[in-house]
Amino acid sequence: MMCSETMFNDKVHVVMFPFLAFGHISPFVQLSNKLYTHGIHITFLSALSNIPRIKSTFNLNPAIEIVPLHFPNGIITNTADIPPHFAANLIHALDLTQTQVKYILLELKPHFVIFDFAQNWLPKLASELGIKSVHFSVYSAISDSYITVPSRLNGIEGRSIIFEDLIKKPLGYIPNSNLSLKTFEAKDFMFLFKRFGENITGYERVLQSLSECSFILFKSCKEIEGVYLDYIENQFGKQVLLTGALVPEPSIEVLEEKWCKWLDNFKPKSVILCSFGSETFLNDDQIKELAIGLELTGLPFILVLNFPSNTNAKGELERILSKDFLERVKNRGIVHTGWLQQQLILKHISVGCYICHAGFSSVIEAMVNDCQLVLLPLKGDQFFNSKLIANDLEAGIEVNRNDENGYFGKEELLKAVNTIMVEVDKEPGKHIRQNHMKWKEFLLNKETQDKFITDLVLQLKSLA
Ligand SMILES: C[C@@H]1O[C@H](OP(=O)(O)OP(=O)(O)OC[C@H]2O[C@@H](n3ccc(=O)[nH]c3=O)[C@H](O)[C@@H]2O)[C@H](O)[C@H](O)[C@H]1O
Repeated sequence: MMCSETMFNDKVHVVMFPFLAFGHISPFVQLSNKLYTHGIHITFLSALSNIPRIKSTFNLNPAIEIVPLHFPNGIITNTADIPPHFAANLIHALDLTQTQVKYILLELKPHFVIFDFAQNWLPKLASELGIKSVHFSVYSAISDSYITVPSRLNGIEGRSIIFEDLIKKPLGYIPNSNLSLKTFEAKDFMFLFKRFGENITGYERVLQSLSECSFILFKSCKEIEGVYLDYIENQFGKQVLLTGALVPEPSIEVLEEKWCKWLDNFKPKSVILCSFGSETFLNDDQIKELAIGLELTGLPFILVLNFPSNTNAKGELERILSKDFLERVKNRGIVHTGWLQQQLILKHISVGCYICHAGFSSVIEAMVNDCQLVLLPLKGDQFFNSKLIANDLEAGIEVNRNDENGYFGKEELLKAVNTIMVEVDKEPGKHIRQNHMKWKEFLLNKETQDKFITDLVLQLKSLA
């Protein structure tokens, strides 16, 4: 009989190293759990201060060891704790861990290190130690294919990139694609091309990481993003591995009683959940239009609004939303701030619509339930996720916005909700709902989804 140590040594060993933001940690945890149950030995790296939340909120399998990374005192170690414009500081904080990471890898000697967009230094470090590096993109392939590919700079030689360049697809992009960005979306992406006094832009960081890693891994599949995945494979000339959409396992938690009781008051599929993930914040005008738009739908709703952690969220809500509004909607609307059991709420029989920022995990969580998607992307990859769902898959609807500044009014929100929640026998609502159902079946097909992971495990074994 094989002793347990030998069995353990036979396993493929993967070190997981996500960026220090919970929107990134979450898919790394989901992937870790899936690989672990298929016999892969996993070690997870994160800042010491993030470990309690990883254990309590993200259900990382307790048998998976988390190795803490230590940061100098005073450095904040996740994006939920800092204002958005300081997120670059986290990237620099991660840069400071290079020596620590080197010694951890030297000691663990894994076959692979699966890492995130920010650690452009990781492929070289891993390769010097004889370890294969896998860039795991938690962004959709459509987003990376449009922005962080070598062809993005074609035709821009000898000058700086400007937002007008980003409105247009890269030269030589996927034939017949009519993908483009609105003006306000293109302007939002310009942060990736700024230097902020450092000698490397975000674009260059991601490009170096994708170019130098051993393999690229996407939280996606050919059925959903085939053309974009093929384009990326072609651009970088290396194998693109896939995890599938990483449909979450049913949560072991139960929905808190106060939510159950409140939701049970309403008809099946009538309640709107409106929330924006873990690190996306709206401005005053957007909050006001959204709140009144929700009121105008006449449907019950839960509106979740968060603010950067250095602000007093309750005080902000009182300042922005009028007492009149709260009084008018008190029997059918809840305004909540803070963490929410999102997956469990989306699963509740009364919930039928999800207005969200198009964070990729959130979108998948709505698709596997009967929650019609109204998309209100606010930054970065969210713009592309929204285009993928609304235009390519035609399984949700995007709120119409002003091209120049992204403004949306209550009427635009109402129109989008009515299209898929009220005018359900008319086009385009009818076929959007049908497509939603089709993708739900695909995502809930256990055999299909398991195969993504078993195929990935086989690939990792053969590449180790
Ligand atoms: C990759 C990056 O993820 C980011 O974070 P975000 O939290 O929005 O990610 P989601 O995919 O929505 O994922 C959020 C995850 O957190 C869960 N959740 C969130 C809030 C809450 O109150 N309760 C919950 O359970 C939710 O159920 C989902 O699993 C940004 O979008 C960014 O644009 C994207 O690039």
